Amino acid sequence: MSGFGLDNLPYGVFSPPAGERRIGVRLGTDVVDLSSLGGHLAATSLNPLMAAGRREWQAAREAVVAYVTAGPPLIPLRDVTLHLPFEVADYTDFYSSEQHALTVSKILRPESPGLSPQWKHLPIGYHGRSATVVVSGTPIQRPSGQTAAGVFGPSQRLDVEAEVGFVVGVPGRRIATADFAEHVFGVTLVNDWSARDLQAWEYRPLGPFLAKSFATSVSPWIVPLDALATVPAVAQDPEPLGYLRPPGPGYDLRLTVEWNDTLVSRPPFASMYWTAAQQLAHLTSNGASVRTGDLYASGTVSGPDRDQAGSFLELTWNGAEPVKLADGSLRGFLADGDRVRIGGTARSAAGTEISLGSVSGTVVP
Ligand SMILES: O=C(O)/C=C/C(=O)CC(=O)CC(=O)O
Ligand SMILES: [Ca+2]
Ligand SMILES: [Mg+2]
Repeated sequence: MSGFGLDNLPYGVFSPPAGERRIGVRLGTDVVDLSSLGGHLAATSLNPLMAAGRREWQAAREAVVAYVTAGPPLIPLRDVTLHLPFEVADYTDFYSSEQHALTVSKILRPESPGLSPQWKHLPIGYHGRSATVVVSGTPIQRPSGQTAAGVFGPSQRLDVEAEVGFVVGVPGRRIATADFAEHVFGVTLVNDWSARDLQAWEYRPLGPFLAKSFATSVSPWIVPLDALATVPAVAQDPEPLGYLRPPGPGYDLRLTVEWNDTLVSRPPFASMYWTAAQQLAHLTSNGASVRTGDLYASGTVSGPDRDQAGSFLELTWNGAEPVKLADGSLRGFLADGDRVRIGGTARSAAGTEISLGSVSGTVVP
């Protein structure tokens, strides 16, 4: 069925036509209301369950499987409103696709292309803006900003970044890579909208600031980490420092990017250089803490081929090589009214194909 069977059961927060917010799981094209199970599942956000720890997550999942198997009422998805499923504490974005880093450097820094010297020694990241993390379906207002000396106006190079987000449940600091699954509750699809013209003008030397802080969209569904099959992580050379070893699991997540319903790219998450366990270990390695609700994103997922690009910057070579959409129109960057949908599939721990849902957004002036 549809990738949303018993081997998936992603959590979300919804409200029925005339009702309060409640926690549910997705089953096929329906939602199952979990509020009658009580405890953390009777809350109006996932945070209490996320904070409770892995044993509670496993117990909750067993209870949910039993409840869903017993034939509960099914509420059609089209009848509910889906909300941001957790309260976002801090938001961090990494830069862990080698192919993305290489291609972007060729496009934006042709005078010095290649990876920066520290790239293979630590997972580069920056701290983003949690207040503007929004749920899929939220309209994305075109940001304005400075793009050159004396120039302020609407971005002319609005872009997407297809990423995978990891949602922290259990707080911690100096988290070992081996403890990753004790802290991370689940996975969600992320679109890290990016204004390339603002970015090019503002970003040196501190990195992205207003070019990415205006909006970050997430899927309404959080797939429990334990629902996913793991694969070996990408081989790393040079060997990273001890606090980044062992690397922890890789995940064979296959993303799709649709631009106004035209499939333009298939970014392969399995090609990411740094793992989510290494990212969390690095993020907390200086003694900084993470909290329940922290969201950290993988960084743009790009494979070696043009049709595996996780951004339109790469897909269209900074607008110089536009793509043709199904309606015959050409695009370099996003036009007002454009809709982008990032989807994904994965292998479940049970060995089946499951869906990661999708994250969509439409650009408004
Ligand atoms: O290489 C650059 O100058 C810029 C890279 C990005 O904008 C990517 C970023 O936000 C991190 C990522 O998603 O990989
Ligand atoms: Ca990003
Ligand atoms: Mg963003």
